[in-house]
Amino acid sequence: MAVALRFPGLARESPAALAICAAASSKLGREQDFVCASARPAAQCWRRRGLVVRCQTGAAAVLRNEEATPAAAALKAHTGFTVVMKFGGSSLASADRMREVADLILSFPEETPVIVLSAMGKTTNNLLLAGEKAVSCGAPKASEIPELAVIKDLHLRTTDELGIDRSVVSGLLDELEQLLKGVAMMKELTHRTRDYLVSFGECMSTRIFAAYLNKLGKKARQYDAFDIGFITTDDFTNADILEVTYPAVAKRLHGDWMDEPAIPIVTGFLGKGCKSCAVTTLGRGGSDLTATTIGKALGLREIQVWKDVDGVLTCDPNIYAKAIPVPYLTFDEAAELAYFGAQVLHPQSMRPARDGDIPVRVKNSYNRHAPGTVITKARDMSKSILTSIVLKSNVTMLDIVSTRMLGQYGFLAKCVQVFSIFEDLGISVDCVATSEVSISLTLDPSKLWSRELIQQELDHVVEELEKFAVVHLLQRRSIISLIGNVQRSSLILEKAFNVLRRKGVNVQMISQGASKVLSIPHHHCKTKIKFQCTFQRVVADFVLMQVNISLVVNDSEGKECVQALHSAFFENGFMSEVEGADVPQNGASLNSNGAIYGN
Ligand SMILES: Nc1ncnc2c1ncn2[C@@H]1O[C@H](COP(=O)(O)OP(=O)(O)O)[C@@H](O)[C@H]1O
Ligand SMILES: N[C@@H](CC(=O)OP(=O)(O)O)C(=O)O
Repeated sequence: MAVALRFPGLARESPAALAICAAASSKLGREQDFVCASARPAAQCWRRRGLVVRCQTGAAAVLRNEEATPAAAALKAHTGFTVVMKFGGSSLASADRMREVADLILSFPEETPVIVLSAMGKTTNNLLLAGEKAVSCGAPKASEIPELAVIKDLHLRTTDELGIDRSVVSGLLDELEQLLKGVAMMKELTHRTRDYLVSFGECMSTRIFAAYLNKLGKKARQYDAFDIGFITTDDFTNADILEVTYPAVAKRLHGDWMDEPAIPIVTGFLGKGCKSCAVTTLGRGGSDLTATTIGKALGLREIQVWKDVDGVLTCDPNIYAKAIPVPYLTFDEAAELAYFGAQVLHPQSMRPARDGDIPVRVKNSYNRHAPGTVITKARDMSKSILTSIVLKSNVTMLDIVSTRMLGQYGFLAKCVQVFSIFEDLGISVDCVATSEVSISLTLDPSKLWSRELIQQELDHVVEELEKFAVVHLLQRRSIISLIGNVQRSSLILEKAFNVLRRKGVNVQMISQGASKVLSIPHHHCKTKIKFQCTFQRVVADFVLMQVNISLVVNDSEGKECVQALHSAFFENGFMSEVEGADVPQNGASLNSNGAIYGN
């Protein structure tokens, strides 16, 4: 029996298309076809979800479960990558870990994976340190930089222990030494050279791992991302991936598989500048972004990021060891967590996954049976209060108070003009709180990779602002971000302030933002599949779901505050205590971008 769905005028990748796609795929049965009128655009989304879509007579399409058609199954057997598995440096710190990761990959024989690897262990940090030392050590001493010795030792020892020929990396190690000598001679390390320098880490780890899989008899092929279509902006050290990347990467990986099947082992973190054609990097932790980009490019079933923790946790385990895994997150929640400083995921990495509507699973390579965290477009928020607490330290805060009287207009406009300086400097503004005569904001010096907020440039900003305002520059501040359910924001605020008051901590600034996410209540899905969809209804299901409440405190207080907040929210039965309580139906008291600020 075929079920008819009609979506006249549906825009490609529109929220409605994605919503219908999610609903349809959840209902899809092997024997059931969905006949769609004017569904050509939606078909693109569906195809990415592993559904076979064939357009009929222009407007109609038939969707079938991929496995249901023998031709599709045969095609999948030949070219159908199913998942991307990304392993970070923490999963690949030694030869033993490489063995473990190979075993892990091979323990999923039903998968046809694309593998993305970061550099081994702390190699990226060591490369950066070596580069910095090379600038001042003088050319004759460049070969003796201790970090170079550590890098050489780790990679050569790993090849020996895995029984692989040293030539897999020895050429690259020589080249690296030459590069450091060059830096020492020039006495400068530009961002462009820095990117080239750190690329050695991923280039070596992937070569070693591919050689090891081949040695085990599992055919693998190494790829440098910058050679297979990862095209980026020329923003060295923090480049953005360009759209051309998706078709280029898909074509290359599929094409090579068709010629000769072999598991692709791709360097994470790296790209090629669109104008410079030089090696670029995607910002620290950028291999996550490489993985999600490949996931979207190939329309995979799932993106897996394998870390050294049991998933995304309720807070950084280095700050508080009692952190516990969060089983489900939305893409927006994960992006928010990452953006506000949770080191576990790259801030931009959720974008391709969200665009392609591909679930991301965060797993532990040291504990492969732990369920991990599943990140999807929507989740049931009805029982959710607080999801996670994030601490970002070493933040600078600017307090700007107008010298004019209340009621004078133009103050904010003038401030905004000055703030364009931040954009030119690439310094991100995280939190803003305003009133008619004052504005407070926080600046993140670490957004620019390994670049400190330059005092001289800040002084210049203050000088400009002092033409019309009294300015206080407050350094060594921390932002504590509480990511939770927007409908519980008052409860979160009440509880958080109780905790901080008891600790005698004065909050210096509060800022709150809420994000919209797609929510498809179950009863809607059923109705919409049964009776023809009107997608206006689906759009109406976009609601404010999560809130980010940011509290600014002194750096010296940050860690203790997070521990106390974690205990209060996650350890003393608070969540289950309030779980049964009614969720306010009015969308909560603070449900859009609102802010108040203190001293
Ligand atoms: N909320 C959080 N949940 C999980 N891990 C976190 C969180 N905040 C910070 N981390 C840190 O992130 C680390 C995992 O990320 P990362 O080191 O980037 O892994 P990989 O190198 O494998 O990609 C953890 O070891 C943990 O110390
Ligand atoms: N090696 C790079 C890229 C990366 O993603 O690493 P990891 O997956 O280990 O965080 C870095 O250290 O930034």
